[in-house]
Amino acid sequence: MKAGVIVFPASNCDRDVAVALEQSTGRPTTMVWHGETQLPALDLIVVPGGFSYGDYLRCGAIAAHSPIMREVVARARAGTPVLAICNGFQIVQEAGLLPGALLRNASQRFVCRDVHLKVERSTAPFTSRYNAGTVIRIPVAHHDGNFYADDETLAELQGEGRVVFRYVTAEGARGPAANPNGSLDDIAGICDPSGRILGMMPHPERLADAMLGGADGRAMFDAAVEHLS
Ligand SMILES: NC(=O)CC[C@H](N)C(=O)O
Repeated sequence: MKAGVIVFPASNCDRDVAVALEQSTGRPTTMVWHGETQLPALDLIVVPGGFSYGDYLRCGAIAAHSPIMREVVARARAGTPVLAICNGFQIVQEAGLLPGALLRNASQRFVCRDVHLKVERSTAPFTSRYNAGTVIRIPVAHHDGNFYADDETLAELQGEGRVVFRYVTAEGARGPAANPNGSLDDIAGICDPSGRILGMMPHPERLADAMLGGADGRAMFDAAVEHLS
């Protein structure tokens, strides 16, 4: 199973996610510069976190128009799984692969801390190693993570079971104390109708090894390997 990570100017989670992928795949991760126009053969594409193009204009807005994103969109539409984390989520939204928008955090502040997520959807390729309803601990680090969608889009996401993660307390309760950014319906991650394109604000690669202080994120990479091998 061959995984690739797209690297933009000012990506800063590309190497972390490459390490997490290598831990699960047992193979080197292919790094692809945003200026490339061709993607090599890949079973999985990760659009990583960071501050692409200095977050100018709007987080992810410029990166979404990078040459490589035409290829990423085409592969995603052809069925290659895409995991989009934090700035990656913002980028794939701007590229039209996932609906909604990520607005400035309600607090107007950068939020960097561990949060708890309830796994709402536990299907392949990314969440099949969790039981639905499980609460996991994963860090967030962003200033624009406040998920918003219009009423129709929100109803569609809810009705089609496309809310993958919601912010909760460690005990699994919802409410303002558990939601770090004001996201609508406590949404932390969503997917496309097939489940193969997953966007999330929290960073599973940052807690993917006990040496990092927790390994709740690892199951996402292991699940992808299991599904795609
Ligand atoms: N860690 C990240 O990917 C941050 C994303 C974006 N720069 C923000 O702050 O919202």
